Amino acid sequence: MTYQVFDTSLRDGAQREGISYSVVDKLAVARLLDELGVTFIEGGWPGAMPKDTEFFARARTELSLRNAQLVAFGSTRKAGVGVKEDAQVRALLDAQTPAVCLVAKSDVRHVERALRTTLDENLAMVRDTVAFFVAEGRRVFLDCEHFFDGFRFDAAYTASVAATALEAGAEVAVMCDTNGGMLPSMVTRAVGDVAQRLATLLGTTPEEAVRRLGIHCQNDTSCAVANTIAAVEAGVRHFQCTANGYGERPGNADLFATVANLQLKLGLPVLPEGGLEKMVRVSHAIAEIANLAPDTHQAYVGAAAFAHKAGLHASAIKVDPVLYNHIDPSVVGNDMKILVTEMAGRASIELKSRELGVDLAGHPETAARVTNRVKQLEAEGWSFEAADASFELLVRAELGETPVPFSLESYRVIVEHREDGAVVSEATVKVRVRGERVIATAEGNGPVNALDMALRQALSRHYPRIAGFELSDYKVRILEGSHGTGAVTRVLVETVDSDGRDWTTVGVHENVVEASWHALVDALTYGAALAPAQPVG
Ligand SMILES: CC(=O)SCCNC(=O)CCNC(=O)[C@H](O)C(C)(C)COP(=O)(O)OP(=O)(O)OC[C@H]1O[C@@H](n2cnc3c(N)ncnc32)[C@H](O)[C@@H]1OP(=O)(O)O
Ligand SMILES: CC(=O)C(=O)O
Repeated sequence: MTYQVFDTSLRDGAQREGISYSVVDKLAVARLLDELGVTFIEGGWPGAMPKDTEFFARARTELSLRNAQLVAFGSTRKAGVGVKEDAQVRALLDAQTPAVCLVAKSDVRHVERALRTTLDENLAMVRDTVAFFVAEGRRVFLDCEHFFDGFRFDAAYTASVAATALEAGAEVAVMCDTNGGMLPSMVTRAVGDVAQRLATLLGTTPEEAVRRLGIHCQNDTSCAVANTIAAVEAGVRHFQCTANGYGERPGNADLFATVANLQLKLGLPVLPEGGLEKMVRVSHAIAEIANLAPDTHQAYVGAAAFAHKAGLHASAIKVDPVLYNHIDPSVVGNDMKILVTEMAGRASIELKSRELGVDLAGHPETAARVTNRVKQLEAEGWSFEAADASFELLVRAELGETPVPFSLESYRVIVEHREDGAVVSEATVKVRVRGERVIATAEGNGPVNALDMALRQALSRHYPRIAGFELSDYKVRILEGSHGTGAVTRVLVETVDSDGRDWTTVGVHENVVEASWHALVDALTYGAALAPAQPVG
């Protein structure tokens, strides 16, 4: 039994607000989808926009697809226009793809009010256009717009649109939930009814009829994936989705969740061997090309899809990860991670420490002390969830292993607003490094930048690697006071070294400069410990 994974990221997915692919972007997305192993890639609407016309022209020489066939999208001929005279049909033909997907009206109200034509002419538009492309040797799919709404309003007419397309040679008539208002139970019922009607019209059995149907779900009820699965469970074998669920309004059925559910939960052979493991990489790469931040909480592929925060989860995971994961994350190319927060228990601390290379298995008292310390600090506004480096330093401190590259005598920062409008920050730090007293002064474009420069200058003679560190991100959050205290500032600092390694540290204080200082000290302490101090020549 074969399934058709029809990806429409480059057509319907591009209809999402905020996405504007270049032709080069589209070619790159097509390559990624092909690598994943989808059956069809709908590349766009040639003739509707120059970019899509160019995409198909360049695809002929620049894309060599191994798994997928390229599909060009367009509408049936216009009402009252001969198929061969229709400019849009011509552009679709000129795209020279092995398959085309035609959109047709299948709801009486749309035919009469949007197309402003007769019901018979609409059927003729479907018949003529499908037959034309079949005669030209193309595989043809028909997207029946507003199929489910139309079927509820006038089942006989909507079914006749699908039957007309199939009789004219279309491979599949796709039931589109264009307005995205369906629920899974409604889809299940409708597919059964459609199959019955279609069987009568085509003179086949309902089982044969359902295999010539496809499903395309918009996500307006947040049920697009569930609706797609309901249709497949009802016998449909062609399903349309988009990478990361991108699409018009709230989007379409997410390709990754749909495919993983069908393959891992229902055991259906959907992607070729090895496809599932590429999902995380392909999902994130497409997000990057779309210029959208990957959704951390996306099912299966999000960075937090297997992130565990609750202490009780971690305590069971310590026994066996299977106890709190619905699948092995590596099957879809993802990883499990343990988060350390105020919700952590000793098991979370032990697992997280192990992830960072610190073994607390033989140190139950240390794990308990770290747990209490984390809870206490989080109550004061600290957050270790995104600051692994500060957490590791805290654990090592409890184990008596903290590297201490320097001790602070004092620091001072001034911000000077000059007559010409220039604002200059200057910091001086006085520290002891391996027995030597070092005083360093530096200017920066702000007080934190000046402090960072001065501290790095003070340490870099003993720790030359520090000169190659860069403060790559700096986030400040003002936290409302709790338990009768005033507001505090939390600072997260991300540092990157010349080898591309990065780490994040945290600092909290009522004063933003002091909070930043804590985060900077952790950043340099952690970074210095990555490579031991070198002798000063
Ligand atoms: C449900 C979906 O998402 S389907 C995909 C929708 N995607 C897009 O619309 C994106 C690309 N679209 C476009 O670039 C433009 O809308 C075009 C080039 C297709 C058409 O542009 P225009 O010619 O300026 O027409 P406009 O968009 O205003 O109206 C659409 C026309 O197509 C007709 N039409 C709509 N659906 C169909 C259909 N299935 N078959 C034939 N004609 C159709 C409409 O009746 C209307 O005709 P009219 O111009 O005679 O009134
Ligand atoms: C064709 C399509 O994208 C829809 O009906 O939603």
